[in-house]
Amino acid sequence: MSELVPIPQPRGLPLIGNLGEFTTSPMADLVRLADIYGPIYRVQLGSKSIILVGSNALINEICNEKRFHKSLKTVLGIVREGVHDGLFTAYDDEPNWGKAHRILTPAFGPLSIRGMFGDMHDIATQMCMKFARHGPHNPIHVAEDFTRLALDTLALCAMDFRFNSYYREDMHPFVAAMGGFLTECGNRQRRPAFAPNFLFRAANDQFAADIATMKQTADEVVDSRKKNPSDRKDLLSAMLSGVDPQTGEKLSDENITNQLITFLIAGHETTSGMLSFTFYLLLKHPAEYQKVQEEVDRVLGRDAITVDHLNKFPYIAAVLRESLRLRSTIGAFSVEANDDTVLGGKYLIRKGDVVSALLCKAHLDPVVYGEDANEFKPERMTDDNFARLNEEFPNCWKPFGNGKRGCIGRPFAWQEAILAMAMLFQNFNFTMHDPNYQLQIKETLTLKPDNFEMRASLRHGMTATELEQTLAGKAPTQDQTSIKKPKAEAKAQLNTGKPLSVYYGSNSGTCEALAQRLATDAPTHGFNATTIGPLDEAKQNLSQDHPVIIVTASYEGQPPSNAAHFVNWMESLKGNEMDKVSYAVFGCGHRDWTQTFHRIPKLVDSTLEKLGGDRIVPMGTADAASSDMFSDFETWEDETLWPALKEKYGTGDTSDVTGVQALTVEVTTPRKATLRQDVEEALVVSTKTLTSSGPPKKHIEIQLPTGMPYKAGDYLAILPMNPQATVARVFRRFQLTWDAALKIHSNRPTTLPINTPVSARDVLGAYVELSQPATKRNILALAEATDDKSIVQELEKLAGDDYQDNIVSKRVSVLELLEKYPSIAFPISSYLAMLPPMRVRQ
Ligand code: HEM
Ligand SMILES: Cc1cc2nc3c(=O)[nH]c(=O)nc-3n(C[C@H](O)[C@H](O)[C@H](O)COP(=O)(O)O)c2cc1C
Repeated sequence: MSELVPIPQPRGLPLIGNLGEFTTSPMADLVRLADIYGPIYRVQLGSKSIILVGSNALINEICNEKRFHKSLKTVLGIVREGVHDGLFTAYDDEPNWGKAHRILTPAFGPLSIRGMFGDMHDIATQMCMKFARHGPHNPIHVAEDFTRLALDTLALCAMDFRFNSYYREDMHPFVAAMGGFLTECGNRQRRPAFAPNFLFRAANDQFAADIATMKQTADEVVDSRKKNPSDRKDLLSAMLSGVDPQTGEKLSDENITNQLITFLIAGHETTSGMLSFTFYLLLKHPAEYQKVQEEVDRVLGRDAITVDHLNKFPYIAAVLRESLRLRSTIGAFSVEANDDTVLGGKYLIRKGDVVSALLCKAHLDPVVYGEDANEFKPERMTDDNFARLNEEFPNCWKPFGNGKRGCIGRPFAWQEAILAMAMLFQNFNFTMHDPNYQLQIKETLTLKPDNFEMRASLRHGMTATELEQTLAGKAPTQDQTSIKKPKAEAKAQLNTGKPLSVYYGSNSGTCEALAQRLATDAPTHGFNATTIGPLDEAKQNLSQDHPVIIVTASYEGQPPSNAAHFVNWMESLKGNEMDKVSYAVFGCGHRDWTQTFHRIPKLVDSTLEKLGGDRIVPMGTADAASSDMFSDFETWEDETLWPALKEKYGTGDTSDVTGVQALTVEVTTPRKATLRQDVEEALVVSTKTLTSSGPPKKHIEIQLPTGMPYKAGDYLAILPMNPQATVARVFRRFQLTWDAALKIHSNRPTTLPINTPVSARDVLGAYVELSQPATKRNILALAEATDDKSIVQELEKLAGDDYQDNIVSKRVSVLELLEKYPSIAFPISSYLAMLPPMRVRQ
């Protein structure tokens, strides 16, 4: 044996030792110290001394259960004050640990876990339905919603108890009490032993109150089972009636309470953290995200998931392992030496010394994981590679702890996580709510991403109701080839014509509306927009056999939130990946953002070309500051895009070049309001005009709907209504009765409500922009509708060279022209077809 050397230690202060090194993020502090002091170091926390090890070689030694056993001399000793001899915080040699371990382990056997599939699916369905019903623009607070999933799943599967967290705005009081309890445990760990107790009276009272709340929840669970006896073979019945095969004893009532709280704590914080980090990592790594989705589509298609599917997701398993490696939700576990021993051949450890396995550091050990250990690479964790790693470097991956004190709930967490991921990826596309989000970590004994929000949009053009049926296994099974078709495509199937994909990057709806306009116009030019969707849907999915048109905006130089994934992915490519892609880009921007004017459309346009793409026409642009964007877009469409497409693909025009024959409209009388999606009603509490002259500036107070968060710096978008007076003018012009309803039929994709009678007031008030300046195409359509030569001449003049001065500057709408020329017999169907859809304003 080589000579013993002292264990490095940061210089400390008398009495408090190294407490000064610690902030409210102790795990980050420990990693920082490991970077300074190396794979083994000691910290003195008041009177307690802890040795930290952060390399695989040293952790491998402390995982030897002949030399070390689980320690409670760390923060777990404080947690024990709340949950006593529950499994997690019981001493190794405490009889109650062995008894509970033997009684409860069978409840986590493979068959029992398999039997929990139905209940796990039930809660995961609630989560999916919440995401679907809140719509694609709603920010999902990731850690909170996965906490709901994990808490409710555990309680339902293990105890047949429903917290119903997805049906309440706030979290169940147990969650707050548990959070407070664990945080206070951490604070006490960092509190010097000599600090007088009276200084912490409020914290101490809260600590006691939190423990009482957790106990009360556990009692509720037990009472509920006692009132509704059941023959379920779950964890709770094992606790209540299981008999220890070794001693013939049952668990005491007190111990059952401790176990229940333990399971509720241990079983949900961790799983929720694992899923939250996994989504963060996947959203930051588009290629890996894509592989997960491909695996899910390959295995499930559109079929409802069953228990037999669960072992068919090796890539998801690899992703979860890699996520737990990089971001273990329990950052360290602790053992103590059975006898004096030597670590690493040179560090003396005394009997009873506490040694903590610093997973946050050891999981990045380059000896095991190579120089790219800090990177997210699920491939290194596929079944074969994982087995090889563990064989070559025993104990190199320890997120579930060690040996007999390792996690009893591991198979439970695994099945729950795989099920949730498969269901989510099968049915949703996810994007970061804030594409610029940088990972922040919240520490409460476990680790979780803080303030991390994402958005979920339904795939395959599904509605929430269709999702509900799909998840219940009621939807007709479709073949695998239909997987990527959004609903717009199904509608567009009515048309013949060459296929065309249209994608938009849009936050407030302008580019989306323009994309919609393009799709509506396509049949007129011999094309059929088979795909219309957010740009992120085009990631790794750009068509190679038909043209792709992209309409996108920029926000502070960044992509709109439904395009960030696409842009990330595109920028990560290096070769000739687009050599079979033909594309055209139209960019919307605002010149006030001088440095980043049209940055994203330009970036998309030039990058696709660099990657070998075939640019069909030069990029078109519109500036929200100066002109009417619809008019600019239509001009680009009519004068640049369609002629080039027609030449390249050999298509011809139909007779309806202005597109006004696209709709047929039946006017009926019953009134029926149609709910709009994706907007929530808020209450304007007060408005005040702050200016006495010049353009009015207003102070407006808005009461947001419950559950809709707002923090300083967030944008507020408003979906306006047309003024009633303007709507009334349309009623007069088209001689609609006050209660007229419109039943709209369309042979093209449209944003109007179709095939159902909707009040004309709603359609005209809420679905279309009535006051936009008439586009050149609109004016020519009016001219086509009249035989009066003088009117035709006047209209052609308006659409001619002076169009900008006569129409755009004066903001002359189609309605005004129709009023000016009452003799033009223009049907309401043609009028609606030419109006742009209503857009939100920021
Ligand atoms: C990704 C999810 C999970 C992770 C990362 C995790 C991690 C861990 C770790 C590291 C330990 C050992 C702690 C130590 O040595 O001090 C542990 C123990 C434990 N875990 Fe988990 N856990 C997870 C999920 C669950 C679930 C779902 C349950 C319950 C259903 C659960 C129940 C327990 C219990 C009761 C113990 C104590 C076992 C004993 O000492 O006998 N865990 N877990
Ligand atoms: C907060 C904010 C930031 C913006 N940043 C940019 C920018 O960096 N570059 C740019 O050209 N336009 C910028 N714009 C203008 C928008 O891109 C423009 O209004 C566009 O039409 C919006 O399209 P959308 O409605 O489809 O989201 C910004 C607008 C807002 C409200």
